[in-house]
Amino acid sequence: MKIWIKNGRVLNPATKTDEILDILTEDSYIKQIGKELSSDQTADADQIIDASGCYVMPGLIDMHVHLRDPGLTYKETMETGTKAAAMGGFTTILAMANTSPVIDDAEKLSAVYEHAESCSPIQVLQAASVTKGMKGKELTDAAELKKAGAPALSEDGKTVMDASLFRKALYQAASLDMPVLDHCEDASLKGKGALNQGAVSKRLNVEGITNAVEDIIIARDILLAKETGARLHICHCSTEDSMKIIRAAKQDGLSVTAEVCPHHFTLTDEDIIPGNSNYKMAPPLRSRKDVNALIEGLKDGTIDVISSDHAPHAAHEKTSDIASAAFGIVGLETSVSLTISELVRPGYLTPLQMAEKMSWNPAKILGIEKGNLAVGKDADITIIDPEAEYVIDSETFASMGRNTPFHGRKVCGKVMYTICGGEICKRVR
Ligand SMILES: NC(=O)N[C@@H](CC(=O)O)C(=O)O
Ligand SMILES: [Zn+2]
Ligand SMILES: [Zn+2]
Repeated sequence: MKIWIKNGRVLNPATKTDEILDILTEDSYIKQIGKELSSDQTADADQIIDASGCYVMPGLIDMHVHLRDPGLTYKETMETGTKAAAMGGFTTILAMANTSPVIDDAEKLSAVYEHAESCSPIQVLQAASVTKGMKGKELTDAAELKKAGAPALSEDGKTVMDASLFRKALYQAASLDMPVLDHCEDASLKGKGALNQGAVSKRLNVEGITNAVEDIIIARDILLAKETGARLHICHCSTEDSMKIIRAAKQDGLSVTAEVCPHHFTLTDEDIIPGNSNYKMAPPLRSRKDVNALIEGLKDGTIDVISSDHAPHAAHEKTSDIASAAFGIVGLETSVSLTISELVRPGYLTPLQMAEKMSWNPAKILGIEKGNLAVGKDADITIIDPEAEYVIDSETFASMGRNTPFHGRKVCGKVMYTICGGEICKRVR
């Protein structure tokens, strides 16, 4: 199979390329990149894609996804989750370990890889938990898990509250050069909190979650990363002070990276519609001041990654009682359009910076040979029409999850093609 992608705006952060170029793929690799490839180079192309007016990015990588498979397949399955990823423009995703059972040994990890092999149109990577069963008591065998193919360790969904145990985990991770993806919420301070603490949580009469719930663990774990030399990646940042703490850590030369999710740079707690638990996620939607700080962090490089934290739940877990509803929203199929609408269009990020945060930086953090549009590399390519406007309709999602606060929102920027390993796994035109 040969695909000739013509006249697209090729955005390759690895080489800082932002230019109108042609790309030719052959089988699963990139064969040629250049200005107006000659007719003898392209004569036998099986597919010609006119990418005029479109961004052509290295295949997007979402390093924070909940696939819910094994065990929670009433929320999402390997099939539906990876299809949703392809629809959203992602050619690689990292699945979190908080499934049932938790992915905490090599056997369970290998089973996920086998399952993905049998049905996924895109590449699935699986994170392994930090502690057995995510119980926070006993560490997993990180060396064995790395050997079985886990690119990262993560207790996402929870914080390892025992600082001494977490420090041990960081020492192990450092010796194996595995990044640790850190969910930062102090369980004792969070209590039964459901929404950001403030006027809105008071008005809705639900318990609040303060910024310190998040910031204290971010600070703790950055200090532990300093002590242990581990590579620490802070998941789903939502607060103003998290930006200050991470910025300072980077200035100190620590191996700290961080991500923000589209809902946290798009919405504030003032947007919450009473009785609609699709506005409930961990960490919660914060204040305008926090959102502005996140955008500043995205602009100045404090934030390396945009990830979705795709967290599908069934309708019965997202009922109108916000206090008791599950935390989390789906995101794979809305990340690109929200990033373009909220960050690229207003000029906060250039399209090249978007590609960096949605492909090249996640690849570097996970230590995979992806995110770079170069001859000889995997033909993982995402083609986006940045001008296409549409209304988000959760009924059309490939994901089983309908839990999004963005249903009915008008957005700009549409994934036209997702090409993974030289195969087209999404096409709009
Ligand atoms: N973000 C969420 O609100 N929920 C996630 C867990 C997590 O990412 O912490 C989930 O697994 O449902
Ligand atoms: Zn989390
Ligand atoms: Zn998560």
